[in-house]
Amino acid sequence: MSEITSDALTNSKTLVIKVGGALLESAESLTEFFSELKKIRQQHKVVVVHGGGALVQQLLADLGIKSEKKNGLRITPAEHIPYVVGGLAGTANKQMVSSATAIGDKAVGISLADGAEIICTVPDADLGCVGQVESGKADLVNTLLDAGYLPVISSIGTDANGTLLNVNADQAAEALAKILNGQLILLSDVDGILDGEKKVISTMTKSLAAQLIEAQVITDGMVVKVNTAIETATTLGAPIGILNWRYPQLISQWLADQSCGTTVVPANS
Ligand SMILES: Nc1ncnc2c1ncn2[C@@H]1O[C@H](COP(=O)(O)OP(=O)(O)O)[C@@H](O)[C@H]1O
Ligand SMILES: CC(=O)N[C@@H](CCC(=O)OP(=O)(O)O)C(=O)O
Repeated sequence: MSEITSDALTNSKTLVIKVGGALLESAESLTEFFSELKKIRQQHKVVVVHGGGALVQQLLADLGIKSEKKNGLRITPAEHIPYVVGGLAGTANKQMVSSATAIGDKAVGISLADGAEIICTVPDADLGCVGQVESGKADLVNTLLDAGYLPVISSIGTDANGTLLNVNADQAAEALAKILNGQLILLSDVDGILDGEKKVISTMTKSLAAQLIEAQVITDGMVVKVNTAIETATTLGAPIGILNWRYPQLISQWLADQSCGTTVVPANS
């Protein structure tokens, strides 16, 4: 592992790593990912937030249910919630935990709804049971970290009335990074944000993101990812890395010198 020297980690910030659900499709990649995290965890506190959009899509399709997205967010009618919760907080979460266990680490799988700490609201009724994190604290996550566990968190949340909500996993990770005042890295199935010629853009600013979204170079899930990353980088006053989960060793490289993937910088930098 390369030496981690960034300010972000030398001042002991918790590292929040979000992984896209496509990682779940490869047992080998899961093993490599958790093996790398086990090394990083010798020096630093790490929290994993995971998606599972592809798994949910497949599950709903297998059940003959059509599922659509609006602006990168899954429209989630109440009758889809049992399957979405089962897929994300169930299968995806437990697959991640068992992969960490298999390489000898100690992971605990929870969701945004655990510990009565994070309350979500519904930002857009047209999306159905889709939540956004309003506010929260992270006593449970910090308790697990202090006891040496690796929290693995699915993006299923609850509102104040106990209604289960489907939260986009990038937004869930960004909310947790803010609550923990942590360092955020988003791992996706691409090497970073790509330009019109499919080359990785090393530094992403608010104005460049707006231009590329307008030009439809950035589309689909990447729109949500980049917009929330810019907002979070600005709130945290720290850059956010977007890297490929196929190369988990890049996590340490990015932390050391930000020489790989895309670095999303705060809006005012
Ligand atoms: N300019 C872009 N650069 C990289 N990926 C992009 C871009 N525009 C759209 N995408 C899409 O965004 C996807 C990543 O977002 P998302 O599907 O939410 O992934 P994840 O599940 O890894 O969070 C990529 O697989 C790609 O298809
Ligand atoms: C509201 C919303 O869009 N929820 C997402 C949650 C999972 C997710 O974000 O997964 P990835 O990170 O793998 O894309 C969904 O149902 O697909």
